Amino acid sequence: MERSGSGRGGGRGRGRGRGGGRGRRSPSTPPVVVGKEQCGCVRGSEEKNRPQNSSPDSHSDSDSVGIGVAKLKICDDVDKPSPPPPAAAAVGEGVFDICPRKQPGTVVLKPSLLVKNRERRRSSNSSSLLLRPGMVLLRGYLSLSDQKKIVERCRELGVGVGGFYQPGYGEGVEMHLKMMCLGKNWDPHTSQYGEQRPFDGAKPPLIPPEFHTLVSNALRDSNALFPHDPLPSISPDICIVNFYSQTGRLGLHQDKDESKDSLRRGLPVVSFSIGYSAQFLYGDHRDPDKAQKLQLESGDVLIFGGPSRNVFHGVTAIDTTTAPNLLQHINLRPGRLNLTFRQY
Ligand SMILES: O=C(O)CCC(=O)C(=O)O
Ligand SMILES: [Fe+2]
Repeated sequence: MERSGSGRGGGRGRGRGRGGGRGRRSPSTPPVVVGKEQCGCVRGSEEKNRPQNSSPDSHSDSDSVGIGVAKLKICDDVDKPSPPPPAAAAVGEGVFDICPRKQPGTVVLKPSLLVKNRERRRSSNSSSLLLRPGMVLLRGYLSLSDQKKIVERCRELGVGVGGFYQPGYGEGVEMHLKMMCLGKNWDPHTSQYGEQRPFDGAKPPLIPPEFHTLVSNALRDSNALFPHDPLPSISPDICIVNFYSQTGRLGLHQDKDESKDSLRRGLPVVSFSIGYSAQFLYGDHRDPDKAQKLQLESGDVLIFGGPSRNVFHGVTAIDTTTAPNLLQHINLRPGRLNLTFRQY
């Protein structure tokens, strides 16, 4: 059990793991850039988008649907009607729909030229960076169509058995995000993996085959870009899907609840970002003041393995000014979807 340690469990919810400080870029470890944008990954040290008045542990997300608080939302997909989510409701849990029904009379504004250009830039796979040995950012790697498919799949799985719920560490301390596990279940109370969720006995859905393909392609392409720092490939049996609302965040932590063998071999974690951008911190210490800062945007794939497998990382804030146009088409609620793939 790692609740007071530096693993995912200990760092994610408790005050001392909170990633809220100022990120600093160490001048001695400049990232290697491949592509057009030479300095696109680190956005300076100011934290203009972090809600300054937010107290880390004082509230949970306003649109939370707590366990046992059944609040049914049915997705209204733009192209085709989605089936209602009866399965999770049937076992008496709350349902968190990442694509809730649009309110009648909702006007969808046409994206401005600025937004269109930003998305075109992102989807043109413009730059990739070796942030540090073993840590690669594939900027804009996921196409808009892939992002849309991922959201739709997560929506579908998220409203069913084993879908999204409000995780907590016990004693009323909630994480500032909604979570769903695919493959194995990660239990924030014990920081351990298992086959079922202890609180409702649900078995997590399987990782969809198309997600496996995206992960192996990303690792292959990353190794092709940075052949001097190759990372081992993985057969992911865990995918933790987080949904951050606009006030969501995640304290600095290490992902170290996977098997000793997986950690020893430095098997990489592969992370997909979709939706609003996130202020992401990473570094060798749990201290946010010593961490480096990165803006993770919709379509980005971040990989950390090998010598960076134990890197501390976390999300200090969601940048609410960065809603991609994509969200309007698939009706993703305001916020950010993150998927991290691991091999136990
Ligand atoms: O949201 C992110 O980018 C990071 C998520 C993460 O670190 C985790 O789920 O362990
Ligand atoms: Fe993590």
